[in-house]
Amino acid sequence: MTAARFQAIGLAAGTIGPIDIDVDAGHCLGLSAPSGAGKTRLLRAMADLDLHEGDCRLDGVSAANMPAPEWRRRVAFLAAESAWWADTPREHFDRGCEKLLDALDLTSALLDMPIELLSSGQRQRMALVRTLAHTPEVLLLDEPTANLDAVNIDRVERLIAAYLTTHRACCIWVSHDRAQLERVASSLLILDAHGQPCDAPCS
Ligand SMILES: Nc1ncnc2c1ncn2[C@@H]1O[C@H](COP(=O)(O)OP(=O)(O)OP(=O)(O)O)[C@@H](O)[C@H]1O
Repeated sequence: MTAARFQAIGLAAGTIGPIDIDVDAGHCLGLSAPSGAGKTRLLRAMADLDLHEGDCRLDGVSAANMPAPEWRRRVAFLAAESAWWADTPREHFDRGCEKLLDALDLTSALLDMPIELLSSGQRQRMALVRTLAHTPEVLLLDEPTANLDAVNIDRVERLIAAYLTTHRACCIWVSHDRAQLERVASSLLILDAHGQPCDAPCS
């Protein structure tokens, strides 16, 4: 079992931010802002995928003091539109993922389908399975249910909640759906259209 506390201190990507966040093990921070405000850029900065200012820490250890591949394995970014390197999902897994597939109502036959034949919702759920199969300590989720119907949204929300509890992991969940963030997150960070934190809820 892992147990992770994630902090971002003075995190900025260009003119977006700076923001400070502190998410304890087992918790989820909801992040909401208008389209184009910079949510994806901030998540990518947290995963150390793009140039940024400020510091991120995992259990007090700065990203600067950890090899980048290790940081990115432990602090996993799930993109809104998943990228795949091989022809089929199965080639992206080095361990069993049946329980995760079951939890998201995906059949194991889908593992051998060409990626481009999966529906957008199947691809989005398969990308989440791929992320969780590597047991990261921090989940950076960029609109993880954007392509899903209500039943599958519920499945994803339940799976993430169970994962956070079981692994004592933490999560930052980006969504435009404020009602969803109220369900899944224990705290909220709202940004304005310029990527600056709002004290009061802003649209
Ligand atoms: N690497 C980059 N360098 C400079 N600007 C960028 C870069 N990537 C994205 N942008 C710009 O930064 C702004 C924020 O983009 P971002 O994708 O983070 O928005 P978002 O809040 O996630 O939006 P949405 O809700 O529509 O997905 C956009 O104007 C985008 O064009």
